[in-house]
Amino acid sequence: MPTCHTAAPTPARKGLFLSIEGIDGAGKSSHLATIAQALEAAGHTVVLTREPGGTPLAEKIRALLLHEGMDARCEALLAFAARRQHLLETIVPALEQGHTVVSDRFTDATFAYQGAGRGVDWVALEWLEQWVQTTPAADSPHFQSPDCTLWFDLPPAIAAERLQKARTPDRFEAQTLAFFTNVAAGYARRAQQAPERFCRIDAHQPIAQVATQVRQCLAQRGYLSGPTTPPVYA
Ligand SMILES: Nc1ncnc2c1ncn2[C@@H]1O[C@H](COP(=O)(O)OP(=O)(O)OP(=O)(O)O)[C@@H](O)[C@H]1O
Ligand SMILES: Cc1cn([C@H]2C[C@H](O)[C@@H](COP(=O)(O)O)O2)c(=O)[nH]c1=O
Repeated sequence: MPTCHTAAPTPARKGLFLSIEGIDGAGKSSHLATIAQALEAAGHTVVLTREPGGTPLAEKIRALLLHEGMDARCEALLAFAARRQHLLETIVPALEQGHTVVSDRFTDATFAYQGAGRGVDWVALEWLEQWVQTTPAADSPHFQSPDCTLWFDLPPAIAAERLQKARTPDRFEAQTLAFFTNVAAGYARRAQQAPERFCRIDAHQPIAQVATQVRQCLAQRGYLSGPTTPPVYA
């Protein structure tokens, strides 16, 4: 069974925002299409996106992050720069139209990889999170954050084994087991800080059982009963 709370009240916006997280090789990408299909079958209009990336500019930043050597704070700043553009250009407009946004990674990845992995100051990241994710709105600025995060939790040694069989590693995938142990601890810390947002998937299971947990999590949150609509007052 996944460890998942029931849905928390969502802020005043029309769409639903989901993020998918986990260390490299945890199995996120293998489930993206089925997540989108399950939501669409329940009536959601799904916008599938990813981080770093999701806009032409943010995709250019992604290429830098994945392939150019750089300082750890530079990595964190680039991740947030890409995120700002992604939010303004892709995520917020989609949410305002009532779409369901599913992002393969979001800010938890910056805390896990740059914070816990590279040692960038956690409090500095929290400040950046607030600054970057606050977007203008007609009434008052909105803090944009996922309503729910599906966290694929897998022991780093197993993830490394899976990746070894799968592909040529990028700059992050090529990191040591010790690095990924820290990244995994970073995800656990974020989950502990926001237990109502996180849904932990035990990714150390055969793929079909992982898919079942994902479905259970979406159902438990009420997302498979259709898109949530704002209440209408007479
Ligand atoms: N439950 C599973 N059991 C065994 N192998 C799996 C499982 N899920 C995924 N895999 C395999 O592990 C490899 C990594 O999976 P996948 O690409 O989905 O991970 P990922 O979390 O998206 O990685 P990355 O973040 O690096 O893109 C793939 O070869 C995939 O087929
Ligand atoms: C958002 C974000 C990502 N990363 C890292 C994590 C992964 O190693 C890559 C993205 O590759 P994927 O195959 O699409 O998972 O980028 C990061 O270090 N910091 C971030 O904020």
